[in-house]
Amino acid sequence: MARTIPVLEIFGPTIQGEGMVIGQKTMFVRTAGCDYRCRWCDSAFTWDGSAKEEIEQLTAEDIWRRLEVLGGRRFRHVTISGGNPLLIAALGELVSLLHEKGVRVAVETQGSRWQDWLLDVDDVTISPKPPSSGMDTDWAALDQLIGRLQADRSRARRVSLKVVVFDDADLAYAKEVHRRYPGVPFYLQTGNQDVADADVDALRAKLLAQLDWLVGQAAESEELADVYVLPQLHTLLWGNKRGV
Ligand SMILES: C[S@@+](CC[C@H](N)C(=O)[O-])C[C@H]1O[C@@H](n2cnc3c(N)ncnc32)[C@H](O)[C@@H]1O
Ligand SMILES: Nc1nc2[nH]cc(C(=O)O)c2c(=O)[nH]1
Ligand code: SF4
Ligand SMILES: [Mg+2]
Repeated sequence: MARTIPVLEIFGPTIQGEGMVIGQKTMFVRTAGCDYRCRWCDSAFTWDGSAKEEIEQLTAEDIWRRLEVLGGRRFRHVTISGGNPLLIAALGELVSLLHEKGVRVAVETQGSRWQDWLLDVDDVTISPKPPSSGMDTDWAALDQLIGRLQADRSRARRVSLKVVVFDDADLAYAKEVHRRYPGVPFYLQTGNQDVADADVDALRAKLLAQLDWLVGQAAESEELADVYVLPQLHTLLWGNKRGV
């Protein structure tokens, strides 16, 4: 019997709005459930119970059918996000099926949990959480996850670290992460303070001011000599809208 995966959203085609494959045309599969409770989570409906009626238990085949209905033959890339997809062992079946269909796979995770299927993912974005999130980093778990990815040479994959930065304490945390994993491409991402704001123009102005500040901080820092600084492109385009 095929195992099921708790799914909250399947959407696309759209573009990846964040991090190392920003701009990549992709579909999204968003799983339910997270082991974190970030204060500013823009996808809190995946774990706060507010969308629990919308969770569907789907097999990998079910998910593929939904992706085909939405995306036809107009995509070659699927991003799995959440919540934390690394809570779900059965996602290994989806990763295999997508590869059989000739589709590349990306995953977004905070790096707190491991599943063996992560080794099969093409684009791995690890986003440890800074102090403003209210979460504590399990450094041993993060060391292990990054170590296992780096030790495995069985396939080509892209791995990056992405830290959301709201303030000076977050910036100090970001530097600590970059120092600890110097070989991993490092991305700073603007934080969206107003995840419920429906006024897209006002939100854009705030996000651009935050981006301007973050670029300035990176520009002045020796420790951040080799980093990427990015906004959430989808938030600049479409605000806090779900499913884009
Ligand atoms: C919703 S999370 C889901 C995946 C995983 N739980 C994680 O945090 O990496 C996807 C990405 O959105 C980022 N994110 C969440 N809320 C945000 C906010 N208010 N501003 C900027 N980025 C945010 C997270 O840091 C993460 O990189
Ligand atoms: N377009 C778009 N890009 C994204 N990158 C990461 C997202 C996420 O919520 O994980 C996301 C999302 O929700 N939409
Ligand atoms: S780890 Fe990701 S999904 Fe979980 S609460 Fe934090 S930002 Fe939200
Ligand atoms: Mg998002």
